[in-house]
Amino acid sequence: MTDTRADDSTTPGIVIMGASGRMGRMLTAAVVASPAMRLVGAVERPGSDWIGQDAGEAAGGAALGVVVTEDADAALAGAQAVIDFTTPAATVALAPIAAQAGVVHVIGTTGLTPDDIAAIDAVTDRGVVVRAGNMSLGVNLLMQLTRKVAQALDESFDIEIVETHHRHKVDAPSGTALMLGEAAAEGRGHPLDDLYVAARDGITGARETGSIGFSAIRGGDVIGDHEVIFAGEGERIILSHKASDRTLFARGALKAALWGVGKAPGHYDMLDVLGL
Ligand SMILES: NC(=O)C1=CN([C@@H]2O[C@H](COP(=O)(O)OP(=O)(O)OC[C@H]3O[C@@H](n4cnc5c(N)ncnc54)[C@H](OP(=O)(O)O)[C@@H]3O)[C@@H](O)[C@H]2O)C=CC1
Ligand SMILES: O=C(O)C1=N[C@H](C(=O)O)C[C@H](O)C1
Repeated sequence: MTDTRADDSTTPGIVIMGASGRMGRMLTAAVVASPAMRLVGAVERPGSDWIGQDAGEAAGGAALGVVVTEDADAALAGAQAVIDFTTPAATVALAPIAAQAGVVHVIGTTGLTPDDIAAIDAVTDRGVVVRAGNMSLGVNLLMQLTRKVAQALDESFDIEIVETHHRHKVDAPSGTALMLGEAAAEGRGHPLDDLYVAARDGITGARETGSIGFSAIRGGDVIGDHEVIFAGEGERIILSHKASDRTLFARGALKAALWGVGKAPGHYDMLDVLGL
């Protein structure tokens, strides 16, 4: 059967930012496999070997008819959404370009500072941004459970968040751990900044009541494991999520891109997309 999707301009056109990355390759394959969207652009870092190559061929597969460019402005012309799992600097630079082009900006990038988030927020009066440190249904559901459990238990239960990722991950704690921490802090009725404790080492003193601790483990090819531990006297409640395949995140990102098309300008998250 002939695949006519590339000519079907009624399906949303999607651009992948960071096309050569672990998630970029996964996202490119997922967009190409989806009957609901078309791949219309692929962007990489200036100086990347992939610039000027076909996005499919550069990944070692069949040609996709999309040449990788460093010019995000040009890539976004005529697109409906850009899916961006890159670096904080690349994401912050892309935000005004996507807003100006009227293109939904789906952001999976983690390690964003408060200033980065403020810079992204600044375009949401005119652009649609869907941002989440984890695009999976399971983690977003886990956030809701974490908020509820934190609300139900008093401060005699200590909250600790433990995350494990592959050796290549550059930011810690993970975006997911921070989302879970924010949900727990919300359940406790405080901003996370007031409760946050990370990286204990040496004579730290006893644990401060009500704090939320974060621990990050890096090694091997672990895609992403997260645990929220509520440790009380004589019992522990442990909420846990384990990702075993990155397509999980890609599925969520594609859903977010389709959901965002036609939405009013604003800063949305996966709870909005999933209706949780
Ligand atoms: N929200 C979620 O569900 C998930 C989020 N993530 C997050 O996504 C991000 C990427 O993860 P991962 O794919 O593993 O990382 P990679 O390092 O494999 O991919 C990042 C890609 O972005 C590219 N890049 C860097 N700068 C630019 C630029 N200026 N323009 C275009 N592309 C650029 C990199 O190119 P080069 O290598 O040439 O520098 C690389 O190809 C991380 O922040 C990670 O935490 C990951 C999985 C799920
Ligand atoms: O870098 C990764 O790989 C992942 N990053 C996200 C995070 O920081 O939480 C999501 C997922 O855990 C994989």
